[in-house]
Amino acid sequence: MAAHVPLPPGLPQLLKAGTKYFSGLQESLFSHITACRALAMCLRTSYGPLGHNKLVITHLGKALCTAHAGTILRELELENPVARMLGAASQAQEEETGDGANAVVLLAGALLDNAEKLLRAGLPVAAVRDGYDAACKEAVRLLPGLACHVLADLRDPAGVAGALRAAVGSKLFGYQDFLAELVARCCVAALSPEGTFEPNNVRLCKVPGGGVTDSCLLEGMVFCTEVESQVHQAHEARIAVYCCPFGLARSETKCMVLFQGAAEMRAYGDAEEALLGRRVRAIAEEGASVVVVGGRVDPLALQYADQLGLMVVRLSSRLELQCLCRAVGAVPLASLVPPPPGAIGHCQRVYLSEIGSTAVVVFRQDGGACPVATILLRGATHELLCSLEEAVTDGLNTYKALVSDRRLLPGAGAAEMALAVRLATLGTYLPSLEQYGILEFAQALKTLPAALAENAGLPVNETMAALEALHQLGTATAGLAGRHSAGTRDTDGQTRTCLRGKGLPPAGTPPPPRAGTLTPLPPRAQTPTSPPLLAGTRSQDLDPPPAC
Ligand SMILES: Nc1ncnc2c1ncn2[C@@H]1O[C@H](COP(=O)(O)OP(=O)(O)OP(=O)(O)O)[C@@H](O)[C@H]1O
Repeated sequence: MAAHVPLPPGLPQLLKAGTKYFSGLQESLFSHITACRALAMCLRTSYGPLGHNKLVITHLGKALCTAHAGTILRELELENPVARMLGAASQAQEEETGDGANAVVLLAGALLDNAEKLLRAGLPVAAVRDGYDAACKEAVRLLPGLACHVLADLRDPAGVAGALRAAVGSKLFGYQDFLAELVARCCVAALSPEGTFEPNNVRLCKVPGGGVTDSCLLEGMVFCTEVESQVHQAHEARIAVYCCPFGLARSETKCMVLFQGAAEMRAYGDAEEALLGRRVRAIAEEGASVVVVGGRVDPLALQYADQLGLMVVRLSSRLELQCLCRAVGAVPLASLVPPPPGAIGHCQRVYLSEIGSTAVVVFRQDGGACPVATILLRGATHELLCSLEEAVTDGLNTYKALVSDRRLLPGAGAAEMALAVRLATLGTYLPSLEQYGILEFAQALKTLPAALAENAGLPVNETMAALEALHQLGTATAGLAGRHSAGTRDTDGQTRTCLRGKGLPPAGTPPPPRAGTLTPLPPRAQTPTSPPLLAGTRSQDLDPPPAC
């Protein structure tokens, strides 16, 4: 007989056998911080435009090669509860803004790492928490004052392309100019007359083959599918959309039909055929010339459709059906009934085409009447197409964010460094215990430009010191400058993105600086005509507060 093992007194006695119970800083805090640090270290090398791709093998054995933090986090099966919370926070950020998932994990990882240092040094948890709270509030207060540009017109493709360049470039570096211009045209086309933008109104259609620069914008929709019927095109098409199979509905429950003889069986089959024929004919009589279905296509129904000159297209995804309904103004029907007049959509041209060697069906509305636009993505490999999709999705989400707030912050680590410098000044002058938390918060912010520099192959210590010096001197827009060129200037003279790759110098770029050096950029010019950014703080307001 097994010996009875007594449980330790206290809480474990109240819990079910096998329940794990942790207590104390070491067990309940530091072990979780170690897990979060490991997660941040894992994603750190994928941060920024020169971040590395990760090869992730999913539980189904599928290999994904991506630098997109959201995708990596979705596939990592995290067990540690705090690391899972961090993953959830990062995914919440992605759902809310469509980007910045990696930045959330890196910043949170650095904050936890620095908190551990303070706790090990003997600071109470409450003091660290208060310090972080104060620093966070101050950072939120300072951010509006760091905005370096306001997008004047959401319908100006050139201005929008400038604002989207960094977002699309961080996933597919080297193609940012081409892609930003493509996404900008698409966003402007999909912007509603009321000024709202819904990223779902832009469809991405990945067609393997060709090069990235063969990607293009199509007004209307493109689906990678074949036409089922023998009719392959329709002009001024009236479209009926069914989210059910194109045929008679089959019952889910098993049933038995007993026939008395062959004649009865034939009569049953004939009645079924006649019913199907009547239904397809009724659809044609209501004026539909194209039928789009979301389920299987019955060969007999297809034969009737061919006789009546109907074009039949099958779409396998419900999302695609919904999107098509929005684009052509159709109402999806749940059973094969004649479409009521208000449920029929309209499209100028529907036709079967071929891109590369992939068959596609195009629903085209010429003249800007279509609220949905499609970006046709081309690329030689599946991985390249996925990176392209991530880059374009980031661009679309950035445009959505711009529709609600047109202000832009300087990139390439400039905003993070500007905040870090200001918070460090605040922390230095604060007499209470909070100052340690504030100083560590400032240090944590520097992790983001440091990760950018490391992934770009720059000497991290020198680069960070030079960048910090520039910010100390008041250049709030200074970001990381790569080996190959200085910062780029937009038409308004502001610096937005400062890390550029080989062979991409913009016209009129000054000669490249020495490897690993930073080029000082002029301070922000506040023109009297420029609208006030916000009733927020400007850099000159951020002098050290008077010592109390
Ligand atoms: N051309 C560039 N030069 C310098 N920095 C850049 C450039 N393009 C983007 N960045 C910087 O890269 C960072 C964004 O990188 P990335 O898109 O990998 O991060 P994320 O958005 O947090 O991650 P994810 O897109 O995986 O969710 C930003 O700090 C941005 O300023």
